[in-house]
Amino acid sequence: MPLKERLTVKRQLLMLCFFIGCWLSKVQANQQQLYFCADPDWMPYEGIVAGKHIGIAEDYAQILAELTGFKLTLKQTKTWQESIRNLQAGYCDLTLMLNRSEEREQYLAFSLPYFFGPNVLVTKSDIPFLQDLSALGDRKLGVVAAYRLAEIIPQFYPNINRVLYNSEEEALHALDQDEIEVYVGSLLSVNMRLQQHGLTELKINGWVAMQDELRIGVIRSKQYLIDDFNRAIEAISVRQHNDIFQRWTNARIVATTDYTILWYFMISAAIIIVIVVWRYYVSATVSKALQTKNAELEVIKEQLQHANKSLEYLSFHDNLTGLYNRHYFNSSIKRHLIHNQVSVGAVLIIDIDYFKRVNDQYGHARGDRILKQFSSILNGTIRDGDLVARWGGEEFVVLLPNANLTQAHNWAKRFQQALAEYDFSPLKTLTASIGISLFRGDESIEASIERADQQLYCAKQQGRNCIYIDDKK
Ligand SMILES: Nc1nc2c(ncn2[C@@H]2O[C@H](COP(=O)(O)OP(=O)(O)OP(=O)(O)O)[C@@H](O)[C@H]2O)c(=O)[nH]1
Repeated sequence: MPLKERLTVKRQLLMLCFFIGCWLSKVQANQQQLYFCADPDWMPYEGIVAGKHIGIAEDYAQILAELTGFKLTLKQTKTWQESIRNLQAGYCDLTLMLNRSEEREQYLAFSLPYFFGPNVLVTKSDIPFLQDLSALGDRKLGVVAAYRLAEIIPQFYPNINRVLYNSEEEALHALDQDEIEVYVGSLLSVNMRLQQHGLTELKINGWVAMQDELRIGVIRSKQYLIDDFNRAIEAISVRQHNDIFQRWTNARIVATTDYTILWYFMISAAIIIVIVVWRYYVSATVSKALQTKNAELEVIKEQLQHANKSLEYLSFHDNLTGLYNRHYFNSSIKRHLIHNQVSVGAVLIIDIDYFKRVNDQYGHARGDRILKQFSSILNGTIRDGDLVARWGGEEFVVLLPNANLTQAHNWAKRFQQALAEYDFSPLKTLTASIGISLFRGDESIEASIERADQQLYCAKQQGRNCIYIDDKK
C-alpha cells in the first residue's frame, strides 16, 4: 500500500478511536454516581474488609445498581457513627441498610423496606428464656448507641436499665464479662459474632417484638431518588431475596451454641422474611390492579356524568328551539321561583297566529325554521331572571318575575313590535296573540297560567295579533 493511503487509513483509525472514547465517556457520565456510607462492622448485613464493601447490603447494592442504572460507590468509614455523621453532613448520598426512626428521618428519606429480620436477646447460658423486653425486670440491657433500638427502647420501655456501647462487639464482650446481663441486637449479626468470637458462654435467649425493617436511607437533598429505588426494590424477585438470605445465613454454627433454639430462630426468620416479601409482592400487585380499576372507574364516572348532563338537558329542553320545555316548566317552576326568591310576577301565554297556514303553504321544514326564529326573538327580548318555555306546538309561556300588569303589557307590546320588524321571508308578516295574568303567593302558578290562557283565547276570538289582560287580580 502506498505511503499516502497508509497514512489516510491510520488517520481514520485514530478518528474512530476518538469517537469511541467520547461515546464511552458520555455513557459513563449518564450513569449517576452515588456515594454510600456503610456500617463497617455489622456482618452479615454489611462490613468493610480491605476497603471493600461486603455482606447482604453489597449483594443488594449490585442488584439495585443494575435496576436503577446508578453507580454506587462506597465511601469508606471506620465506624457506623462516622457513617451517620457523614450522612448528616451530606458527605455521602445514602446508606443501604438501616431501620427508619424519627431521629434519622430528620436527615434521611427512606425507601420501602426490603429486608426483614428479628431482633433477639442474648444472655449467659444459665439465664432462663426471656419472652420479650418486658420480661427483663431490672437487668442491665446493652444496646449499641447508634442503632435504632437505642432510640426506640426508651420510648416503649422507659424503665429498662439501658447501657450504651459503641459497637456490638464491645457490648457482647461486656456481656461475657458480666458488666451487663442482656444484650439486644439483630439475629443475623449476633449469631455471626457469637461464632466468630467464640463467645461460647453466651446464647440467643429471647425474642424482641420489634423486628428490623431495613431500607435504603437517602439524604434529604437527594430524596427524589427514592422513587427510583422503590421501583427497583419492587422489581427484586423473591428468588433473589431468598438467594441472598441463604448465602449469608448458611454460616457454620459452633458446637456450643444451642442448635435447637438457633435453628428455631433461623427457620422462623426465613419464614417471616418469605411471608413479608410475599405480602409486599401481593399488595403491590393488588394496589397496581386497584389503581388501574380506579382509573377506569373515573373514566366511566365522567362518561356517566356527561351522559346524565345530556339526559337532563334533553329532558328539560325542546330540541327544536333550545328553549325550556313544558316538562321543565311544570317540574321546576316552583324550585326556580324559590331559588330566585320570586313570589309575584306576570305570566304570558303567546301563540303564533295562523301557523297552520305557514305549514300548509311553505312546508313543515320552513315552519320549523320560523319557529326557531320566533324563539330567538323571544329569547332576545327577555332579561336575566325571566323564563321562557315552549308550551306546545306554536305556543309559548313567559314568566316575568316581579313584573306588574303594566310592565307585562309593555313587554308584550315590545315583543309584538319585534315580530313585526323581523324579516320572516317568505312570509310577509308573522303575528302572535298574547294572554297575560298576574301570579301571587296566594295562588298556584298553574291557576295563573290557566287565567292567562283564557285571555289568550279571548285575543284569538277578537281577531288575533292582540294582547288580553286578566285584570281581576
Ligand atoms: N313546523 C312545525 N309545525 C308545528 C310544530 N308544532 C305544531 N305545529 C303546527 O302548528 C299548527 C297549529 O295549528 P292551529 O292549532 O290550528 O293554530 P293556528 O293555525 O296557529 O291558528 P290560531 O292559533 O288559531 O291562530 C299545526 O299545523 C301544527 O302542525 C312544529 O314543531 N313544527
